[in-house]
Amino acid sequence: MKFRAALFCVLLGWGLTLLVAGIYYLDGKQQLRSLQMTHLQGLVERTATDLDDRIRTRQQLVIRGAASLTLTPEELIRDAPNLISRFHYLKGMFSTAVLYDRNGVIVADYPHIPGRVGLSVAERGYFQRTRDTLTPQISEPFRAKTPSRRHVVVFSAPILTPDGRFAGMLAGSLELFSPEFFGELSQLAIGKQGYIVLVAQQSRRFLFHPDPAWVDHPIPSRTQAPALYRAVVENRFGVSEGALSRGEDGLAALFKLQSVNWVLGAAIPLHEAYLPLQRFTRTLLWIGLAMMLLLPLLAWLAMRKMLAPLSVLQQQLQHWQDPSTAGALNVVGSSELVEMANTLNALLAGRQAFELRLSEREAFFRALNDVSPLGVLVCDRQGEIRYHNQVAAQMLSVSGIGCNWLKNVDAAESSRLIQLMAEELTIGGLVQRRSHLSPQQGLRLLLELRLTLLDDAHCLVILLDVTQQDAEQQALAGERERALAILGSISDAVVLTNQCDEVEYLNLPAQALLGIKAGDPLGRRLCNLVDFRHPETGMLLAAYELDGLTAGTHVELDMETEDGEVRAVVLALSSVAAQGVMQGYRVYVLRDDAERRQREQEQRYQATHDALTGLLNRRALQQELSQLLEGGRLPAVTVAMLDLDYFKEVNDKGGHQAGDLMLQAVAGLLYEGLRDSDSIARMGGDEFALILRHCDEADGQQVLNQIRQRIECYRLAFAGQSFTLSASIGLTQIQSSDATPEEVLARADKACYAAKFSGRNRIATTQGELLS
Ligand SMILES: Nc1nc2c(ncn2[C@@H]2O[C@H](COP(=O)(O)OP(=O)(O)OP(=O)(O)O)[C@@H](O)[C@H]2O)c(=O)[nH]1
Repeated sequence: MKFRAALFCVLLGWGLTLLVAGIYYLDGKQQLRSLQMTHLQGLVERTATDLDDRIRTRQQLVIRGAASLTLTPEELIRDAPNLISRFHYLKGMFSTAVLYDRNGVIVADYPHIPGRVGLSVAERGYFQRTRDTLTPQISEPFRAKTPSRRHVVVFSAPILTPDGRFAGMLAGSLELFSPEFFGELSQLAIGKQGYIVLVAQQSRRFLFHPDPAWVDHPIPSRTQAPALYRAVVENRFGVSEGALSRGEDGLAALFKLQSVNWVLGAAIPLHEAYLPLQRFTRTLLWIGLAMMLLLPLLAWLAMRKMLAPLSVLQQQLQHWQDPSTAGALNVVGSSELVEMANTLNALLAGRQAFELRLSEREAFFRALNDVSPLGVLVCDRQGEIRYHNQVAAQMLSVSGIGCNWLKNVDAAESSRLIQLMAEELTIGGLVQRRSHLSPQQGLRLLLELRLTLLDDAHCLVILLDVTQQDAEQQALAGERERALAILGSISDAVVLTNQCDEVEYLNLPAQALLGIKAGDPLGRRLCNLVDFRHPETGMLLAAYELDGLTAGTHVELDMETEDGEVRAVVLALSSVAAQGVMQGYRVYVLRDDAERRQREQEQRYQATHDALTGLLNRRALQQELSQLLEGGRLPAVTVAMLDLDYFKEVNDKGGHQAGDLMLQAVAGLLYEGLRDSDSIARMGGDEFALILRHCDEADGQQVLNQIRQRIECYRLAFAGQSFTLSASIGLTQIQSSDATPEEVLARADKACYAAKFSGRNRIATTQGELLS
């Protein structure tokens, strides 16, 4: 750690040193370049200004001298020797003063050089331009025709005639490298290797160059010295970096003289220009080298000092590899490490607490597994056991860790389980299966297996011996089959419902009785399969009423099936079990009650009706009278007794059968003559009793008299004979004082007797009135 940190610091320091040095180098180089360019430019501009001054001064001298002469060409030729003496002063500025005639022939010179007078310069450009333009000229440098053959420059001015024509020319020639003119250029120092050049634009030749060989030499091509070429040929001046005239790279400043088409340039090679930078760089390198050498030592010492608390922490942490020796960390000297140590201490405390809980839980689970009736094992995906409890070992007959429990499972089931654990089972997924173990000592155990993945490589298997349970279930299933067979064989309808009153079973008679045509009735509530109604009221039996029936109940109900058919049933209810899984289950036994109820109705009818005539019998009439009397205050009710007259004769003449027919006919006449609200009863033999409701005695007399007349008019034809008869009627109105039916009937009977006694075929009241 220390080494790595120190190495990192060293590398970082080196990198930073190199980066800073590089930035300083590049920046210094740029600034130095800019400084050198500024220096070159200033030097060139100052020198050009100085040269311009010198040239203008000399040119002005020549111009003024020429302007002081106005004469004819002949006078010039004639007076030339004298005239030249007037221009001795030019000797201060020029090396020679010369007078030319109008043809360019030298006519006088100063200082006089033998052989020069008589020479012609008619072919020189400066003469021709002076003559043709009548303006002063400065020639290109050329080699003089004198024996010295030195490079000279001529400043010329035209001498005019009085009428302004060209009479001749005054010129001052100057040696190019005379100390007065360009001699100072060679004195200008630009470092050790920098130099000044002067180039004539017209001839593109060097006028001045520190190397004499280059003087009067054409300038290099564009590719060789691009900056110089651009300035001379294209008039593009300024400071630039590139190839110089001698081929080396350098900085160059080029400037055009104003008085003449000459280009002045200053150049300095790059290695000369950047010489200060090289010295600086060398110093920088030494400093950097020293730093790079010192840096590892300093970094190592610094890291050692800084990371001392970390070393302490590292030593203390080595004890943490063994949880039993792990102690609290104690570090000083670094707030970050102290904070980290505190955090680790908290983690250690948490880990110890967690391990304690884990060990407690492991002990708990091991104890639980040991006492559990369930077999528990952990195996890999091929079935090799990693852990098992005792129950699992007994169930599977395995000897210990490392065994493969699947060897004791049926072969086909074993391969299926391997496939399950190896391929299909996923973490979080649970598979439940029943598997037979291979027979051992005649026993063939059936286990219920629950498999789940603990991690990618291990499965948890829970085993439950369900051999006994399976046998019991099979026995139970047999029991159920038998019970269902029994239930199916009885004629009563049996319906079994669960705690939610949903049908779980119904036998065939129940399906027939409930009229289930389509759909599965199982799972539906009984009250939704059919409607139960109270037989007397026809009111629907609500679901809660059905639920409220208690075991042992027998109740008569009308049952309306889905297709609208109403059946009379007797519902018997019993509960299956008071507790256990079948608690709340109910057995409904439904029996068709139509016949019994019909029979009972007939018995009730027979008890209250006369079998021969269908009228009420005596007892029924007495009951009706009792009910009337019990009802308290009554509207007018008339009670009458009717006895046929000499009925015995009908029996005697026509036989008993004729008598019965006559009795039935009289019953019909009575039925027709009375209202529905009235009651008619045969009291016995040929005696009838009538109750006329809402009918007082007077009205009763009228109604009964009509009945009497109808009976009187009636003829019964039977067996070739015709039978007639009459009736005696006694009537009475129920009084508020009447207490019993017998009391009322006795009074009516008494009136009937009176009617019969007074001659028959008449009506008598209790007041003794007679109507016939
Ligand atoms: N055919 C027939 N005769 C019956 C029946 N019950 C009673 N009788 C007969 O009805 C006759 C009743 O006769 P009585 O009440 O004695 O007298 P009666 O002949 O009507 O003469 P009066 O009542 O005095 O006018 C008897 O001869 C009975 O045998 C019956 O159910 N059918």
